[in-house]
Amino acid sequence: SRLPLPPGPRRLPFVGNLFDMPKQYAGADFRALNETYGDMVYLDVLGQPMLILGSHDVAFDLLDRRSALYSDRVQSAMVDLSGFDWLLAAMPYGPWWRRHRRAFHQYFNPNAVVGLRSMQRNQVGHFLNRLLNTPDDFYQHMRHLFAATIMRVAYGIQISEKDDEYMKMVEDGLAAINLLLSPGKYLVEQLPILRFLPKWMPGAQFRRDAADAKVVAYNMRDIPWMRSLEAMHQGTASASMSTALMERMRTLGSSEAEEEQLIARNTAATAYAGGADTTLALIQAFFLVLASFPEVQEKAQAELDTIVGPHRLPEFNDRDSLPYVCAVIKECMRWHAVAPLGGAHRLIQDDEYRGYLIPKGTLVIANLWAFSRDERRYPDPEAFIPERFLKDGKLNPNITDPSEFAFGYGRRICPGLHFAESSIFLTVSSVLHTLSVTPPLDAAGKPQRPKIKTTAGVISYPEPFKCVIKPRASWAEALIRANDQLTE
Ligand code: HEM
Repeated sequence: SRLPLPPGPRRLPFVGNLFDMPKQYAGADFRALNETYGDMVYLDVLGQPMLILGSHDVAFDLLDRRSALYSDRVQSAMVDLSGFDWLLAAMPYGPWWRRHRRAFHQYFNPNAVVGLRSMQRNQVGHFLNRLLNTPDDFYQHMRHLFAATIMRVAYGIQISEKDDEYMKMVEDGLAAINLLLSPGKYLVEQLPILRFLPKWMPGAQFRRDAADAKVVAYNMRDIPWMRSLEAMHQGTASASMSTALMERMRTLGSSEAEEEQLIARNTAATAYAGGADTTLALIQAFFLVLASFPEVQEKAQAELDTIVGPHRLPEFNDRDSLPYVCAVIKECMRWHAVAPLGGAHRLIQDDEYRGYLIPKGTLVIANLWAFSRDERRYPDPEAFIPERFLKDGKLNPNITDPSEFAFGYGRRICPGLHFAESSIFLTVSSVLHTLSVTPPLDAAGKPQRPKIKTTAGVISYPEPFKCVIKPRASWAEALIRANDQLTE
């Protein structure tokens, strides 16, 4: 006999659970469903089965342990209509995806990222200087830091200080991705037939949005790639992901080489699309933490003073001697869920779990935001407490590291995570070591703690806030000035 479907709210004729879909903060709305129905909630949205996972354990069992079944993506009509089919994150599970993933991994695997650290460190040095010179523009400096780092790494392109066309390109691209790919945003995702609506039909706003997005999507994919190819032809290219991928191609026959070139182009653009804003969102949250919880900053600085001292910036190798700084990073990853719902995984065949049937084609959503607020793991979850990861002055291995879920699961786990981890460590430790970040003062001279609010979307950012940034001491200022050569 057939197993029952997992529990969930009652389904209406035709539309199913359309009205149970989140209105704005999907993390909180989905968590409410899990609180009512348990760790697995089954929804049917216009015929699309969905499974909402409410705990890290269940997500790990399905998406990691059964990764061979749960690694497809839903083929959203919106992805094709809007020209984002080159994006590795959106590709269906299969050989084409695997070849892209392999190309990506070749450049961002744990050994390869060691070779990228000096570039990351250079960019961080430059960032500290900009913060010193024009601290009120810190939002722009953060954006520039990650856009510049990833452009350098992916294409060997050095981007300019202000109003850079590449930064604009990635901003527009990510805005389009965020808008178009939020699950449930457009009906067309659930009803592929709608993609044939002519553009002028009422209610076909999505088609106009998609047409606009297509321009953005192709610019993002093609313009930096063409520039880096030009530089290679002229012999002026700096070593980068593009040069490495093109190098690999030389050994292949011509038809294979043509495909490999598409893969190289898509992979570099994917690095650029995936790498700039995710890390940015986390570092914005880190500055928000600094401006909101002064005691965290003081403790971290005391640790850095003892271990690193006034004569140099922190290095990646200092990481193991800086447990408090590491705990601050873990707590940032937990407290601010960069990708609140991760990437939705699609199941490729019927599966059984805990006595339930999970039908083929189900879209499985791991509510990473909810996992980071699971009181069984993290008591008082809205509070920012780095100490929760420490025991006797060392990292406590019994507390789940939020990186175990913040980067997703299984064969689809974030392939940029090693690169992200070094970027985050170098940025956080260098800022803490040299700068003091405080809340702005009001007219009466009282500190105004920023409001703590985050945006909704595929990637979540803190709402814009202000803070005051100054060098910690004169030695820190001198150290920052001495570290401003963009040597690579
Ligand atoms: C704080 C930083 C970051 C976070 C929290 C993050 C998080 C994630 C998550 C949750 C996923 C979905 C995984 C899944 O489906 O289970 C993902 C996928 C992905 N990420 Fe990241 N990411 C970060 C940084 C980066 C960076 C720096 C890059 C590139 C250099 C990158 C490239 C990608 C790519 C290409 C995918 C798609 C993988 C696939 O579908 O096979 N990410 N990331």
